[in-house]
Amino acid sequence: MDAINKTPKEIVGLLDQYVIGQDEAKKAIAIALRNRYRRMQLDAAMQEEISPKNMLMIGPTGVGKTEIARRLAKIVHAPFTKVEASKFTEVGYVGRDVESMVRDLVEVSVAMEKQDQFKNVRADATQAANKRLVKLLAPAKKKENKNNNDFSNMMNMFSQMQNGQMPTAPSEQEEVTDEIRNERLSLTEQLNKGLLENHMVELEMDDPQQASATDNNMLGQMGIDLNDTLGSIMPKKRIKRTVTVAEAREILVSEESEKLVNNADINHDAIKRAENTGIIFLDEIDKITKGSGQNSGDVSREGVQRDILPIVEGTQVKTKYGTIDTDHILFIAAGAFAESKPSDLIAELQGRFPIRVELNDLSKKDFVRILTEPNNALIKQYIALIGTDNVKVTFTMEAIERIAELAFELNHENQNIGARRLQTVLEKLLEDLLYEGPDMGTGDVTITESYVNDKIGDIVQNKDLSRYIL
Ligand SMILES: Nc1ncnc2c1ncn2[C@@H]1O[C@H](COP(=O)(O)OP(=O)(O)OP(=O)(O)O)[C@@H](O)[C@H]1O
Repeated sequence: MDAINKTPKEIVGLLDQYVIGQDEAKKAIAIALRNRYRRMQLDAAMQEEISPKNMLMIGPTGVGKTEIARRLAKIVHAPFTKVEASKFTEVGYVGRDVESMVRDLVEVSVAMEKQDQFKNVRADATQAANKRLVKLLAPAKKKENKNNNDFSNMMNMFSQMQNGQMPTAPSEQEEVTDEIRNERLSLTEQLNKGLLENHMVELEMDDPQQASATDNNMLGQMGIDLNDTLGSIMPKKRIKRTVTVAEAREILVSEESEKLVNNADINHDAIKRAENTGIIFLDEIDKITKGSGQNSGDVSREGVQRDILPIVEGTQVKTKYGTIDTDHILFIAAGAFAESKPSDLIAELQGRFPIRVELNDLSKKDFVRILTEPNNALIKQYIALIGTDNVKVTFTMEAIERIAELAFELNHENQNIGARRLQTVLEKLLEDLLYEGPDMGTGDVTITESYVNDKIGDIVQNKDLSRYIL
């Protein structure tokens, strides 16, 4: 929650590390976020009066609309989900399906919350996992029960209960001899020193296939959790696998963490987190306006807008984790609006998206910056990737400018796909290096302007070819 109170300037500063240009959009989104925080500081009566203001981003494809919203979410640790509004006009979608975007957001929120709460109990869970690991590496001997009769078994269980222990069934009774105890001590020491990480160990675990079969089901979409419903009558299937100690620890830590956290708390906190900080990115909003496309389908498009409206206005949606209020969720709608205008949206929806920003087409200069400046810039990514083959790649400034120029030309001659073009161009440019890298041995490679021209210059000139390749 605390990350949401960053000032607009701080947010913009952080966005600048990832998104080039689009200053207006960055500023607007930072204000939208701050306003949500400001509204939440007010008393309930005042909050009622101030309706949350959502944002509409207008701009061509690939210029950073999604990137800005997704980054913002990351910066403030907010649950984020992206949905294409046009998908709700597809055959098979019915009114209530628009609520699925809210459920998706809650899923993301639960995963985030779980991760956070798991982190809090990590130390304790690791300790418990290590204890179990030692027992797996040096298992106790099955106790030979000489007086194997019902009466002695019962007495045994009774005395365990008297000692405050959980009674074990006779078949599970185990014996830890001094020899095993010593072995375990030595294993604990080795484990703590990290000497056993690659040792193999047999482990019993939940069947991951069973888990995925019961998640993501149709009932789940209706707010019913099949795991909860059937969990009590359908035992979890356990399977045995041989894995390294390092892998086994991760599995055991996760099992132990499950025991240490409270699922009801996680669900409750996740719902609150999604309610107070969630961001839903509604892409292709222009595709559900009346003016978009041919005349047919206007009714269904307007119908989708009417279905979306209550969610944006604030309603309650049932999910399998609890009921969520959509009042404070920040909605960011986006679209190119090439064939339609925001005023083609139904009036009520227009009113809910009063913050409007236009994002600019990217210039050749922007491309140069996108290639090199962001923390995760494409050039940095490729240098790191190829570096794993012990090949050190450097790009001259002229080469980078040429790449940007070719990408820009391609966008204008073929289809304009914005910064996404840089990815296809770079992939083709570096194809040989990516293929041959591992066989080159250690070496340095400099990508010069003529290297760029040699590798992709001809393809760019050949319009038919470039349409397919770049
Ligand atoms: N201004 C920018 N600065 C840095 N990277 C950018 C910028 N614009 C686009 N990119 C990169 O290009 C890719 C596509 O951008 P993004 O997903 O934001 O497109 P978009 O504007 O949302 O378009 P669409 O509506 O088609 O999804 C991303 O990988 C993103 O990192």
